[in-house]
Amino acid sequence: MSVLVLDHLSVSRGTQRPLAEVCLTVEPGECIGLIGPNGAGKSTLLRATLGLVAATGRSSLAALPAAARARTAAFLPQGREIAWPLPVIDLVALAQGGRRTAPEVGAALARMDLAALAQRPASALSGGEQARVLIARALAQNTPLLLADEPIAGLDPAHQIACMQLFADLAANGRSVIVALHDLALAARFCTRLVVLAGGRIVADGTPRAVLTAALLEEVFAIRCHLDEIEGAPVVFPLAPVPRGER
Ligand SMILES: Nc1ncnc2c1ncn2[C@@H]1O[C@H](COP(=O)(O)OP(=O)(O)OP(=O)(O)O)[C@@H](O)[C@H]1O
Repeated sequence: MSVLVLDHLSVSRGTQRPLAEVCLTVEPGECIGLIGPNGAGKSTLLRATLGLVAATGRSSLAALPAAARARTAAFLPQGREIAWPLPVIDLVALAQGGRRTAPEVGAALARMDLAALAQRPASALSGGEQARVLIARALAQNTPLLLADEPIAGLDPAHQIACMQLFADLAANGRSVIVALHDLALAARFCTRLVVLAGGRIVADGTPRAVLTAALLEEVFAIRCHLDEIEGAPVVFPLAPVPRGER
C-alpha cells in the first residue's frame, strides 16, 4: 500500500502559484530526492504535503487527524537553529514522549554520531551539530515516512554522506524518505528516485540515471555538468552555469 498520495496538490499566494497540480505516489522502500533550483517549490511541497500550508487538491497525509499524521510522518524543516538549552538526549527523546531510555533514542543518537554530545545543551552546539541533533530527533520518531528539507546543508562531507546513507538504509528497510537537497551528486548516489520541481511543477520524475541528463540540467538548473558513472551509479559534477544569453 502506498505511504503517500498527492493528488493535484496546489498552493496559491496572492497571484503566485508556488505549487501547481502536483501528483505523486510514494511507495514503501523509496528514497526520493526532491531537487530543483531555489524557489522551485520544494519546501512548499513538503509543507503542503504535511498540511502546514493551505492547499487545494489532496494530500493523503494532510487528510489524517493530527495524531495519526505524527505517527505516519516525521518532518525536518529547513530552519534548524535550536533555541532551548535542553540536553541533546532530552531533545531527541521528545520524539518518544520524553523517554530517554527508549531504544529509538539511543539508536538515533548513535546513528547521527551524537553519543559523545548527548549530555551537552543542544543550543550550545555548532550549527552542523545542531542539524544532526534534529535529524536524530526525526529519526527517533520511527515513522514509516520521513520528510526532510535540506537536512545535509551545513554538514561536513563525512556527515553528509552518513546522513544520505541513513536515508538509503531506511528505504532499504521498507520505510520511505523524501529529502529536498541541492547536492546533485549525493542525490544521484543515494536516492532511488528523483523528483524535479521547477516553477512549482514536477518536470521530471524517475531514476537518477533517467532524470539527470545534460539537457535537463541545462534547462532546469542552468548548469553544464560532467556526467559519469562510478560503481553503477550516475555521477554529476557541476562545471559551469549556462551563459545568460544561451538560456
Ligand atoms: N512565506 C512566504 N510568503 C510568500 N512567498 C513565499 C513564502 N515562502 C516561499 N515563498 C515563495 O514561494 C516560492 C517557492 O518557495 P520554496 O521555499 O517552496 O522554494 P524552494 O524550492 O524550497 O527553494 P530553496 O531551494 O531556495 O529553499 C518562491 O517563489 C518563494 O519566493
